[in-house]
Amino acid sequence: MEGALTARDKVGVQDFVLLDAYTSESAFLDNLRKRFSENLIYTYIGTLLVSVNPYQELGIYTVSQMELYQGVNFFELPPHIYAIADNAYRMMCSELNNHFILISGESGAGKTEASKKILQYFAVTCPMTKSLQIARDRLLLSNPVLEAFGNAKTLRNDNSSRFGKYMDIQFDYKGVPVGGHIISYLIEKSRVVFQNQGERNFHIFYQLLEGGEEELLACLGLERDPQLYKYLSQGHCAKESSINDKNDWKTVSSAFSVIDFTEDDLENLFGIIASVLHLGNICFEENHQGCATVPDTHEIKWISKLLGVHPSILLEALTHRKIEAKTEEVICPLTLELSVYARDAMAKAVYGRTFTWLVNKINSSLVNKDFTKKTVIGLLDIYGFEVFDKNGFEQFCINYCNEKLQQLLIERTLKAEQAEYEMEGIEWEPIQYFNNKIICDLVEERHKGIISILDEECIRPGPATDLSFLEKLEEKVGKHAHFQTRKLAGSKGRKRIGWMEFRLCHYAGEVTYCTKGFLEKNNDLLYRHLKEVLCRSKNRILKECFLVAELENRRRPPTVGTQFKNSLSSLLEILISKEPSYIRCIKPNDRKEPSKFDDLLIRHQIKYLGLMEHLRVRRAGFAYRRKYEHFLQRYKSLCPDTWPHWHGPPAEGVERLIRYIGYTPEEYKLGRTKIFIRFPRTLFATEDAFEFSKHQLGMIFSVLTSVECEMNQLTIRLEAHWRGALARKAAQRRTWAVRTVRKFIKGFINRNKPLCPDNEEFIVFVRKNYILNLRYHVPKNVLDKSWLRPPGILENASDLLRKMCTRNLVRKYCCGITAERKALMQQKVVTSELFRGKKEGYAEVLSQPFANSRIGVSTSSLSDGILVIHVSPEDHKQKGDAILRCEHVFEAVTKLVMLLKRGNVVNVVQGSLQFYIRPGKKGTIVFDTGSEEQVYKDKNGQLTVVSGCGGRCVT
Ligand SMILES: Nc1ncnc2c1ncn2[C@@H]1O[C@H](COP(=O)(O)OP(=O)(O)OP(=O)(O)O)[C@@H](O)[C@H]1O
Repeated sequence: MEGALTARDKVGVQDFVLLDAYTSESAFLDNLRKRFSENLIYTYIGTLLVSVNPYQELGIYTVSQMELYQGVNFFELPPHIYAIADNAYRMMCSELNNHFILISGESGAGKTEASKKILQYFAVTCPMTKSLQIARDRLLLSNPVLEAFGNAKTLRNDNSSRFGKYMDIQFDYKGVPVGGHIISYLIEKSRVVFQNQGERNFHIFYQLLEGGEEELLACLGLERDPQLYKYLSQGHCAKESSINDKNDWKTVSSAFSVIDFTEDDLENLFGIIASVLHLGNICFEENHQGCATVPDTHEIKWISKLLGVHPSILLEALTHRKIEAKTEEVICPLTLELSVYARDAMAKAVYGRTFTWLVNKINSSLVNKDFTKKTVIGLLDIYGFEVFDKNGFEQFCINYCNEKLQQLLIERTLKAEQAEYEMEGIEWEPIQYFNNKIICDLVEERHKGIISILDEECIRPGPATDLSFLEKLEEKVGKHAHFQTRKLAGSKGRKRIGWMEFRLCHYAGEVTYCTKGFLEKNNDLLYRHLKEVLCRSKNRILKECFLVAELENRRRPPTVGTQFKNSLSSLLEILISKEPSYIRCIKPNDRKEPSKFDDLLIRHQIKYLGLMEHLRVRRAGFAYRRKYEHFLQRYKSLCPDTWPHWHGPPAEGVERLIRYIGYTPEEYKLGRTKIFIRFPRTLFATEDAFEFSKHQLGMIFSVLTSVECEMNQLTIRLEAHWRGALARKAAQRRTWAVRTVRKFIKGFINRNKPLCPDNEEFIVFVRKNYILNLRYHVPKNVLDKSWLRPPGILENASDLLRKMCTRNLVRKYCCGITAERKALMQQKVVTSELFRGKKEGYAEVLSQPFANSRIGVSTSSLSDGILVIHVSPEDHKQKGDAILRCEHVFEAVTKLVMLLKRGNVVNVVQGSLQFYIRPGKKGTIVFDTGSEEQVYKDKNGQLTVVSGCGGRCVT
């Protein structure tokens, strides 16, 4: 939007929220006109796109245009349908949520074209794989088939969709379109049997006659001239210059093969289409009893052949009616009028259900068999509000649908606005708007609404008529503020409402509906007799459309009104769970002329499309809002603090900027991530200032540019040299790399051969690599038995290395042993020699080091022969120290010491010594001299050793 803010005077504003007089319908219209006259057919209201049908090719749907809008910020480029499509697609991809684009407008406003443009946009810009091209083609080609069966020429549009369409395009997690699903709404079946002057039946009938091969037509019993068929000639325009049925037939025929229609499907399908034409040509006559007869059964025979039913049964069903009495069935003849009714009802039912079958068939070809989670973008191309001179049951349903969609739009827009304010931390200012729930309730409320009253009137016993329905309405909803009839209106309004009419005050304005035909259309009755015929048809499609179970079900099928209400409520459920985008299409004139802008007609549509209401809701708070980054990026040149670069947070930059350019507090609010500007004039003033500064900057730049030019020349030359040198170096490196890789591969192949030029380098490399690797994997101690596995050619070398390594480790180990440990080990050797294999407990002792301190010897300094051998007092298993008497005490002690290899184990005591009687209990030996040697224990148990002069010891 910013891109063209300055052109606003000439081409109007790109977003209606920037209109100062946003409540004025005239200002709205002026803006639309200004833009339309410049061939600018798109304008936003916030994120809603208003599109005016140009009725000419504008060259704005090229591939380069598509590329232009791809991934670009919504407001950076002029409004376009591609921006809406791209925005929905990007959001879907980034947030992995579902979206829908609601396209509405009156007949001929460009809805179908808009949905095709969106489909094409996705087909061209979305990532695509070869295998998924089929899915894309099917999505695209389902359109001509659906249009052939569901579109027709009307006074308002040569290719008018006579059904509502919702199409889901499914995308996988990469954003590739992988499948789709279509739901159709309320096909206009009445067109099959009747067309207004200047209108046609559904395209497929004319396409078949015009394009179908001679053989095919002969098989179907058809002539090429559409004038020969009553169902095709009532509008007197079977041939229409703007429509090329022959070419369209070719497109549809080739589309059939892409969307998986078999020969058999087509045979059955065209059998049905031809049967409808034959049905229309059945003429009835009245016999003397006033009953209908068919004088010429030529058509009956063809229908029987094509639908696989018995001719006499069909004939009877068209001229008779089965009435079920309590115990039996009675067959009554029909009047001529009722036979015509039965025939038309059959044609409508057959076509209507075949259309549903067709949609299902297309869906089965669009279905994506991979059941991983998909995200979708739904396209809803639905009839807009309709107000004609005479409005009937169809307009009632269509306008009810629009009423529901309007409710959704307003609720969602309000909610979105409120959510944005909340998220941005800006105070919410309540918006006054018209809540049309009251009208929706008037139509759909259970037991009380118009549809319920109509249903009641359809099923109640007794003579119910359209008039009695109107009376019921007056009785039940007569007091409703949005309902009026001639009887209820005051003297003023009375004139404008007919006796058979009621008026609803819709959100978009008043519409008067004529109740004529309401009951019949709501009932959509197909006589049971005819239903039976169709249920027994051999035509495979009809078999699927008319199930025998239906005959067995005695319950009345839901009426058309109720079916429509239910399908609308499921549509709304589908939509509510998705993120919305809206496109409102406007028809500029009734004559399908380019460049003609009919003020009155457009004014009506602005009203009916609810555009003013939408604008009011969007503009209630602030006209403009942008992320700080974007706002700053655009206008930073207006403030010296933010130009050329602002290094702080963008919000602060914007604050500094707007303070500098003088925004007053009522003009703006600062949210968490966005600036909100209340009035368009504030934004325009900023934009003007921006344009001025751009101009000035331009002049400075032009001076700088000439200096810069020379610099640039030099830089370019330098860069060229530098790039050349780099390229040469890179090429050399590449050649070297290729050669090395080749040698390596050759070496690998010949690795097991004896050393030769082919494997020499490879083996050197492998050897080096192994040795280098081995560094990190040598065993750390003598017990570590691990060894890095060598390549085949290095096995011998590896063995030698391993031995060297082990020897080295053993040597290192031996050098590290202390003398003490060595002695201990020697003791163990001796123990081993003595006890190994001879004495139990040897193995346990082996692992425990012998303690040096465990054994000690004590003797006295006197001449006695007493010798005490101390054993460890901590060992509770020991009995205590040993006291020995020995004649050769010197010899014994010396030998003991030598055996223990420890000199410090002998303790020569004077006077007394202590010993352990048992662990924990000590005793004392007292040594003394005396005349006579003796050893004795006194009363206390103390041992005394007396040594005589001769030094002899006694125990
Ligand atoms: N963007 C466009 N550019 C050029 N021509 C367009 C464009 N949109 C619509 N038209 C023209 O207007 C005609 C009617 O458009 P379209 O069939 O899309 O209307 P519609 O709203 O779908 O009508 P209906 O409700 O009757 O189906 C198209 O056949 C085409 O000639």
